[in-house]
Amino acid sequence: MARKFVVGGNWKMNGNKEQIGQILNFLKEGPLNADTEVVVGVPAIYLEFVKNNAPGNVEVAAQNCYKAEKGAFTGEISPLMLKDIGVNWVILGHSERRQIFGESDELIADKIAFALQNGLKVIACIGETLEEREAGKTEEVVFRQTKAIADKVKDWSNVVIAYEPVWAIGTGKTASPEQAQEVHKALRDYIASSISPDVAGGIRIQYGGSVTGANCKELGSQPDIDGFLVEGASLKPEFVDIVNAKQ
Ligand SMILES: O=C[C@H](O)COP(=O)(O)O
Repeated sequence: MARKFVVGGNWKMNGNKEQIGQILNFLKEGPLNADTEVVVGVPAIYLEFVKNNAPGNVEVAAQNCYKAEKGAFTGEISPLMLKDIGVNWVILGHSERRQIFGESDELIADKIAFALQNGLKVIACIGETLEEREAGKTEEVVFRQTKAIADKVKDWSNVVIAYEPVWAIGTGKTASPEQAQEVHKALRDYIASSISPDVAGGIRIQYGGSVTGANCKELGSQPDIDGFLVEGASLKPEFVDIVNAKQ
């Protein structure tokens, strides 16, 4: 099954209106490969601004949302609120949410399931720390994180998995194409055996961690890498080259 390449720019907590205007300008100028899906993860306060000003071929994602429709959850945003302003995507389970904000596998799975039930598409992030990799636990960790999601999600058609080794995020230390491919392949095999071969064949698995204009082509040519999730380079014009990595 052909899987459409999908490139996400996760802006994290960066940018102001002026800088976001500059990013939107280079996205408008592109040109962006029409065969690649492009999604930008925007700080909550700028979601509507970006939604209203991004070119039509760029979709907008929130970087978080909660597992309830509404209520006494100070500081949180519900999937219904995102849908209300026309946002159709959310990034959940990023390692910064896991590590800095203490989100567990279980909470992340609940949030993913609830977002999907409410019509959002989800970029679900997983990945091992350096300590876990050095202890030979990469597969154990990413399988555990995937299983937690699988326990609560039955329909995977609106899920993109982002494999982001934590040691490669923002460090300039990219996983080599072989290292990334090895984990992507192992994940796809795990999904085939634990969920279904159909889900495994169709699901898109992005790689994230120091992706740049210089390394994106080789990473993108790996058979099980179906796109990228990028922070640093997504704030710069080289993001256009990353979107166009797969021709
Ligand atoms: O969500 C994006 C990742 O954390 C990657 O960030 P980076 O491209 O700056 O390494």
